[in-house]
Formats: sequence, C-alpha cells, structure tokens
Amino acid sequence: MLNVSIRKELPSFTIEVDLQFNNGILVLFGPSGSGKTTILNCLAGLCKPSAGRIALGEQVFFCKQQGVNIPARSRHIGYVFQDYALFPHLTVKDNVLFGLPPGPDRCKKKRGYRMSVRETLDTLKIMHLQDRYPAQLSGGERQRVALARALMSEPDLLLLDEPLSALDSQIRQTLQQELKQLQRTWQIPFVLVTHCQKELKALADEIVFLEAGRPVAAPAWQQPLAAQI
Ligand SMILES: Nc1ncnc2c1ncn2[C@@H]1O[C@H](COP(=O)(O)OP(=O)(O)OP(=O)(O)O)[C@@H](O)[C@H]1O
Repeated sequence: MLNVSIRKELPSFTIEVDLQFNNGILVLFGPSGSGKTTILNCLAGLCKPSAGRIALGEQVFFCKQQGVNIPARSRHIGYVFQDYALFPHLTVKDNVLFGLPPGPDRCKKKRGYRMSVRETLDTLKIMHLQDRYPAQLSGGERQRVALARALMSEPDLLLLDEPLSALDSQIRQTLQQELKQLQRTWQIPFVLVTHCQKELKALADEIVFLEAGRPVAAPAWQQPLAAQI
C-alpha cells in the first residue's frame, strides 16, 4: 500500500495531497503546471516535501515529523522520466544495465521476478537494438529502453511521467496495452502522470484529478468515465 500525505510549498501554489493506493495503475491527471511531476519527484526522493509522510508498505520513505528522508537510490523506485533520460554515450544494453551491481550479483533475484537482461529486452521487443545508441532509436524504442532500465532494477514502485507523450497514436495504443500487461505481471503499484484523456481511459485503475496542486472532483467531461472505473 502506497500512503502519501504531503504538502510541498512552491512559489506559485502549495501542493497538498493525501492518497492511499494499493495496486494497479494510479493516474495523476491535470493541466500543465498543476504539480504532477513534483509529486512524482517527492515520491522518488528527488524533491523534499515541506511536510507530511510517504510510505510504501512498512517502508517509510519520508516523514517530516520523525526526520526520515530516505535517499532516492535506497527507495527501490523505478522512474521513467518525461524525456526518458537515457545516457547518450551508452548502448541500449548498457543503458538497461545501468545502476545494477556488477558481477554475479547482477542476476540475483530479490523477489524472484527479476528478469535477465535478455528476457527484459525480449519482453519489450528491443533485443535487436541492444548495440545501438539512443540517438539511433525512434521515440517508441527509447520509451521501451527507459522502461526496461526502470524494470531491471526490480523496483517496488514504478513512476512514469508522461511516458507516451512523444509517440504517435498507433505506438501509443500498443504501449498502453503493454504497460497494463506489465503492471499485471509485476504486481507493483504504477503511478503515471498524463494530461491525455485517452491515456487516462486506457490505463487508469484509479485517478487523482489535480488542479494547482490539490485533488479536485472529476471534471464534468470525466464523470461518466470516473463512474465506470
Ligand atoms: N524546482 C522548482 N522550483 C520552483 N518551482 C518549481 C519547481 N519545479 C516545479 N516548479 C513549479 O511548480 C509548478 C508545478 O510544476 P510541475 O512540473 O510539477 O507540474 P506538472 O503538472 O508536472 O506540469 P507538466 O504537465 O507541464 O509537466 C509549476 O508552476 C512549476 O513552474
């Protein structure tokens, strides 16, 4: 269970969210500048909330009151950034392996579901690209590499910041299905940011609508959909 109850003061407004989420795909939906990325960054440990608490199961990542702030590298969180943040000087394979321990520990399974590099590249259909560099990939291929890298670290939580925004509609639809399937296989919570209504409909198990940093009721155009979900 992901428990997030935080306040983050920004120059233009204050983010205040209080959410509990068990499993599946939680979508943070809102207009540009409503605080979605900042919330992901707080979860990942890249940004410090002004107050509150963040916990995943028994593990407390942040608690202002108790002075806890676990560094990003120790949170076991996968993060697919908006621009994918691949290392341009590393091949696809080395990007995917980045951050894993060297040597035999690289293949150790934490909870039995870590896939080998081969399996990961295969699942995401990028095996044939393993020796290429990011500049030699399409947007959809880069997205798959970023996803593979995030999954190889065997995360307890996966954060996705507009992961499909740069893609055309056909690839977008395919990857939406693949994301949904990955979540069902991995059984870890995904928190996904988007401002695309179609993506929301295709992926969300739960939705938080945000405006200026605060959850709001589903907008009128969304109410029939929110009721279905
Ligand atoms: N490090 C920072 N320092 C100051 N202000 C910031 C910082 N990061 C974000 N902001 C401001 O906080 C607000 C929320 O930004 P954020 O990137 O979280 O929004 P968003 O909903 O993810 O936007 P988008 O959909 O455009 O990516 C914006 O007004 C932004 O200018």
